[in-house]
Amino acid sequence: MKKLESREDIELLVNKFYDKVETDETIGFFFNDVAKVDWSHHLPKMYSFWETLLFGKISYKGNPMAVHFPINAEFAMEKSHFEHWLKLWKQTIEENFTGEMAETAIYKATNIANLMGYKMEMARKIK
Ligand code: HEM
Repeated sequence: MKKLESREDIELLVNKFYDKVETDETIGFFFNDVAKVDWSHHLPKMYSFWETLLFGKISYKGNPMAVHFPINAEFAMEKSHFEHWLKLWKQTIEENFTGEMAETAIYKATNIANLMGYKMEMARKIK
């Protein structure tokens, strides 16, 4: 199995992940129906996000937390949704890559997903 080591690898990973997400019964609707995502914009953003996070190449400038609050306000993003997001992310990585960077991608996603889940829950409480 291949190591996760280039921008091309990230593009493959992100494409395969969102292929799963788009048709997923548990979280697909957030993208298709709530946010009505334009995939041709979303995917390149996600390539850059992961390139920045994993390889330290600052190609993503944005606020990943902020974009999720309006989605959460429209339809509650629950802990179970984040767990499912993570399950798909881990699956996609394990189906395609191996090695330290692949593990780092799982580790960083886990931290962010947990934090994001917590922030979304808090945002609903103070409404
Ligand atoms: C249930 C879990 C999640 C759902 C349903 C979700 C949904 C979405 C949606 C619909 C967008 C597009 C917003 C728009 O352009 O209108 C988005 C953007 C984004 N998401 Fe998530 N997300 C989830 C978890 C995560 C996690 C765990 C991460 C990080 C590891 C993440 C990182 C991002 C980033 C970086 C963007 C782009 C932000 C920008 O526009 O700069 N998301 N997400």
